[in-house]
Amino acid sequence: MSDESRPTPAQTPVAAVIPAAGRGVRLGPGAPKALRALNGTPMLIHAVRALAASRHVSLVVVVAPPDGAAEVKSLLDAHALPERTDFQVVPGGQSRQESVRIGLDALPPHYRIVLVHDAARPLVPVDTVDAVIEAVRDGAPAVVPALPLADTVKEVEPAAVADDPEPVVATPDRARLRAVQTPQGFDRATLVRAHESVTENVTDDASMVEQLGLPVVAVPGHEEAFKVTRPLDLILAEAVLARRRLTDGF
Ligand SMILES: Nc1ccn([C@@H]2O[C@H](COP(=O)(O)OP(=O)(O)OP(=O)(O)O)[C@@H](O)[C@H]2O)c(=O)n1
Ligand SMILES: C[C@](O)(CO)[C@H](O)COP(=O)(O)O
Repeated sequence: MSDESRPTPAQTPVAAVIPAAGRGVRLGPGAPKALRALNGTPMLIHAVRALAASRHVSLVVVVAPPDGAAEVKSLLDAHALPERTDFQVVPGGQSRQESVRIGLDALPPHYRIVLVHDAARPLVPVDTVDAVIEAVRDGAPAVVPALPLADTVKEVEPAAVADDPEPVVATPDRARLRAVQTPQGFDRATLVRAHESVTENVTDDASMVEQLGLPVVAVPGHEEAFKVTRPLDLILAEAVLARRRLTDGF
């Protein structure tokens, strides 16, 4: 591609990878978490719509449960989704990290900005998605949406037996801590390099970029981008949807 025809940073197309292959063990017995319903619609469909609501996102790759790719394809076909966005489904892996890597491998080469968004965060507002994209387009190699903590945090010596008392060893300064959400946004080449180089288990993608010694920046997250992890989170998510229906009409 000549320099003249190369997209400017503001036009750089954005793809989203949605890891949705988890079991949802902490949610309790039932279907894989991403396929469970929130107000009658699968959580995954809410998450896909949340990302596709951004006019900057032109491809969404859903990483389905390993044996659930056909079911996820049918779900995407059965629900109304924006026509300007392309959708693709790939079967996922044994860990979130592996599922994200599989999703990254499926991206066509011209996508140079990628978002990674948990299917388990179905209610992220589009303004949060766009804030992450804008920060990547402005040149940050990795961007996380983040919120200050409401609780005081203690570092403990983890107990060998669940529910045994745990000695507290430190109280970090809460003012310097943030709870990190998704979508996390990346320069695609940086994220690919991070996934190739970091082999130990991590809980988010940005920490792999940190391990490369590259800067990661935080932009404001949103309370409604919380992760559906335990049964109470399902109730909260349905309450948020009910409030949106009253105030926004959808
Ligand atoms: N092998 C895996 C494991 C997790 N995920 C995805 O990573 C996101 C965040 O993971 P988490 O909330 O921990 O989901 P689960 O792994 O499903 O939950 P649990 O740990 O309770 O089983 C979810 O969208 C989940 O589907 C994935 O794509 N592939
Ligand atoms: C990626 C993440 O949502 C950022 O907060 C989180 O780390 C996922 O954690 P989990 O271990 O998959 O629950």
